[in-house]
Amino acid sequence: MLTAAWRFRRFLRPHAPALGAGALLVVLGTLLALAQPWPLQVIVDGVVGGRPQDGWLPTLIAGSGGDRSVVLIRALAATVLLVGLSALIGYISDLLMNRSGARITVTIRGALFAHVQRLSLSFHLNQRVGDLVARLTTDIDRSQNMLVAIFGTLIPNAVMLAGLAVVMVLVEPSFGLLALSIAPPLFLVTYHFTRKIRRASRAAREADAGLAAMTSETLGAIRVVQAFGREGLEDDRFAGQSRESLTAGLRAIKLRAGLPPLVDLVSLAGTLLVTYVGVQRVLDGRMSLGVLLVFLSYLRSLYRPMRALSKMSYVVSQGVASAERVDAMLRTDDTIPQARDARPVRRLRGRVELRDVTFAYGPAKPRVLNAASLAVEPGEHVGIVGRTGAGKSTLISLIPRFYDPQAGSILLDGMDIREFHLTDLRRQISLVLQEPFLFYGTIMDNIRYGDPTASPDRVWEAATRAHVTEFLDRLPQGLDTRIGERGGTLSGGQRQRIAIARAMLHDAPILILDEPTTGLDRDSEALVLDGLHRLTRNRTTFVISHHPAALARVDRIVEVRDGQLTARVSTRYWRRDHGADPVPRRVPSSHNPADRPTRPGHRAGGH
Ligand SMILES: Nc1ncnc2c1ncn2[C@@H]1O[C@H](COP(=O)(O)OP(=O)(O)OP(=O)(O)O)[C@@H](O)[C@H]1O
Repeated sequence: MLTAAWRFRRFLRPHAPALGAGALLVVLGTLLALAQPWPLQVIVDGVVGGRPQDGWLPTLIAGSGGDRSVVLIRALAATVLLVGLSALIGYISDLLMNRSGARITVTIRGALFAHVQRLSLSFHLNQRVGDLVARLTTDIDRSQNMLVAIFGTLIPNAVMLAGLAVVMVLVEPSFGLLALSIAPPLFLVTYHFTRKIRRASRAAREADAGLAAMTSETLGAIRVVQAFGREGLEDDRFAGQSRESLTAGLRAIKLRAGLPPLVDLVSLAGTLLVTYVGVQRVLDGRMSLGVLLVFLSYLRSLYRPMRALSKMSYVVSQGVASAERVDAMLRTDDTIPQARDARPVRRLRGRVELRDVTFAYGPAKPRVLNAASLAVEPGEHVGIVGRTGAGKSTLISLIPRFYDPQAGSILLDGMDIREFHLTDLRRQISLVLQEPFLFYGTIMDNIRYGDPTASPDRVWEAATRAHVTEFLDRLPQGLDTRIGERGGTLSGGQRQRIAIARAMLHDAPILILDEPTTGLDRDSEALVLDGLHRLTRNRTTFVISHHPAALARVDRIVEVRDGQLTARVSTRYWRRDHGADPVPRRVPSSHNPADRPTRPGHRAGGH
């Protein structure tokens, strides 16, 4: 349990002063609580029994003795003072501990989110989004509950237990040890149960996360689910996963319910033992009735923290399971390595060169690219073609370093991309994908994602050039119209035009267009193509497409085949597969002769 808190030590450090002050107050509160039964002893032995007080605390409470009613008033006043002070201190320490717990949680959540966002694309492609969301939400909350339980309950109660043990042994050594003899069996019972509860909680947590992941996947693919009429199947899958989560949860609940009664029973054995031996001693005159009452009250106080600890074992076990999941994610080091001494760069010209690039998605996976080379001049437009699965998307993912090649290098303006700071590198590149991702928000927000500092005028200009303004008339609030999550309320062409406007604002020297017109009808395609034409002007552009129209303005076509890049596509290949020839836009001026394309002979359209 403390290991779990230890995992988060770097987050605890900034809160050390508050936690330290809280801990000090806990100790002070414990001392006051330990003093609380002693006025009772003064009343029973001094006021009722008329015995003289010994020991510094009873003497302090009773004062110089004398009138019994004065002693009684003093003892009662001492009780009020002790209880009042300890309540006030309890309140302040609780506040300090719990506030720190809540603040620590916010920091951990922020750190986890920042970390997860920066993990490599290959990590994300292998993760279930719902599971990540569960770690960022429920797991963090449960870790918070655990931290609060540790600082607010465990530490105060543990200090209290230790204090009680010490005082009991100091006051009546043999009797104190007798009362404490109950501690080892109690500890064993609690330890055994807590381990079991933790194991059950871990299983329940995994099942819950699976349920969250399944839910987000199903709802994310709701169009497919409804189109195939698979709601029933999804209901069954959901019910199955829920059952798994329930079974694991019930086991943990059963174990949790069993522990406190067991603690009560073991405690009862202790109370009986102490009462029996204590009463014998009082009858023998070896102990005063007041001291026995103090001991019995201590015993109650001793069992209360034990019970509290056993009760919180569930929260802590859940928290430990969750903290492990949060910590595992924080420790995941699947990031793209960055050069420490990266030179800051501003805008590049946009020359892209691949030198003998070899890439596979894993050690045991086939090579997608095998010593592939290509040089693209600033402002040149290159069409990338190839059969499905040939490696076109892979090729362009290497430029923004979504993946690093195993061998060879990629250069931008003559500099290895691994020498750039990742943010600087990615600032040089704009992506327009087949399925443009739009965020929940207004159209304005979505366009501005390309440059959050852009003025409304610039956003409007980009929207006009990308033909977004043409469909704004039909929307109630123009650019301020809210669009559903993932842009669900817009057509494919409209979404694509927003993505083009966004890329215009991003204003990067290199553009990557991956099947930008797939799935669009002719009218929509014409507008998107026109927007793209404006976007690509003076930018190095890579276009992956199977559509002759999307390739009509490229300077040359590169085919990906058998891991190689052939900077030439035979007219025959193109005709056979597409029934039309791509058209070069202009002849590139400064190519390495080896890369120079053989331009297809036929023109299918103008510029
Ligand atoms: N994340 C990944 N992990 C493992 N293998 C992958 C991954 N992405 C792609 N592949 C494999 O790498 C090969 C190249 O895929 P890629 O997506 O680059 O092809 P493509 O030419 O873009 O295909 P398409 O035209 O169908 O989009 C394929 O065999 C594919 O199965």
